[in-house]
Amino acid sequence: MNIIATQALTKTYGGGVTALADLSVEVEPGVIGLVGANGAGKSTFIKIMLGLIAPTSGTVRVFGLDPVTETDKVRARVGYMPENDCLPPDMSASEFVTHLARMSGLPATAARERASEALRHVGLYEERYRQIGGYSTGMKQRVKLAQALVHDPDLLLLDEPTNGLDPAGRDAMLGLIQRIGTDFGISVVVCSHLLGEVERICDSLIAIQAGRLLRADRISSMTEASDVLAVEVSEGTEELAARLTEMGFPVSRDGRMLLVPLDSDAAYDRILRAVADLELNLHRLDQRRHRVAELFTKKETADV
Ligand SMILES: Nc1ncnc2c1ncn2[C@@H]1O[C@H](COP(=O)(O)OP(=O)(O)OP(=O)(O)O)[C@@H](O)[C@H]1O
Repeated sequence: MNIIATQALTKTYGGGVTALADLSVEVEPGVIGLVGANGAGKSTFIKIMLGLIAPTSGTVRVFGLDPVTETDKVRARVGYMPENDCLPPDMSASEFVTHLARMSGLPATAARERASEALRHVGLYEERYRQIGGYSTGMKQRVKLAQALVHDPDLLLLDEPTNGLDPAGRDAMLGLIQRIGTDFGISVVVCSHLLGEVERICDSLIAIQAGRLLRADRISSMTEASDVLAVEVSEGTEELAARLTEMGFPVSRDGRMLLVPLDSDAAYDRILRAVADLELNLHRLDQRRHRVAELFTKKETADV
C-alpha cells in the first residue's frame, strides 16, 4: 500500500518560481530519503503533504487523504520536524512537548505521559526539565523530533534533521531515525541535501532536481550490478590493460582496477583467459555496482 502518492504535482510560488514541476511518485512504507540539492523543492513537497501550502496543480494523497481538504486527518497521522529552529528558549522540553501533545488533542495526563515517552525515545529523558534555551544544537534537534513523535504518528516528515550537527551528532541522529523506522514501524521521510548520509539509513530514495523527479526507487535497485567488470591483478596491470586493449576492449583505469564494459557473456571468459595467458595473479573480478550518486549530474549534484 502506498503511503504517499502524487500525480503531476506542481507548485509555482508568487513571483513565478516553480518549486515542483509535474511530480508523480508513489511511496511505499519504510524509511525514505527525499534528496536533492538546495532549492530542489524538498521543503515545498513536505509542506504540501502537511497541507501547509496548496499545490498549484496536480494531486497529492497521504494515506489516501487529501491534505488540502482533509488536513486534520492527515496531521493526526503525520509528525513533522521542521528545518528551522522554532523552539521557545524559556520552556523546558517536557513543557513544550506536553503542550504540543495537548494541541494534538490528548488529555492532560496522557499528554504528559506521551511527552515523557517521546523524550525518552530521543534520549532526553534525564534533561527534560531543563530550559530549552540552554540545550546544545543536537539536543534541540532531538526536542523537535520528540514533538513530531508525541501524538504517535504513522509517518514522520523530517526536514534536514541533521542540520547544524557535528559528525558525532549526525551519526547519533541518523541512528535514532533508523531505529524509529525499524523498532516502531513508523514510516519516515528524511529530507536532506546530503545524499551520503541519507543513503546509509534509508530503504528507498526519492531524488528530485529543480522540482522534477529524477528517480524514486529502492536503494537496492539503484545500486544493482552494472555492466562494467572490475578486474584487479596483484601485478602486471599495465600488461593486462595492453592485452585487453589489443583484444578490442575499451579499458579504463580506476586506481589499481581496470574497468571493462561487459557487452556479452563471452567477454567475461575472454578476460579470464587473458589473465591466465599472461600468468597474472587475479585479485578481483566482479561486476561493479551502480552508485546512488550517479543519479545526479556532476554539475548539480547533491553533496555526497
Ligand atoms: N515562499 C516562497 N516564495 C517564493 N519562492 C519560494 C518560497 N519557498 C521556496 N521558494 C523557492 O522554491 C524553490 C524550492 O525551495 P524549497 O525550499 O522547497 O527547496 P529545498 O529543496 O527544500 O531547499 P533547501 O534544502 O535549501 O531548503 C527554491 O527556488 C526557493 O527559492
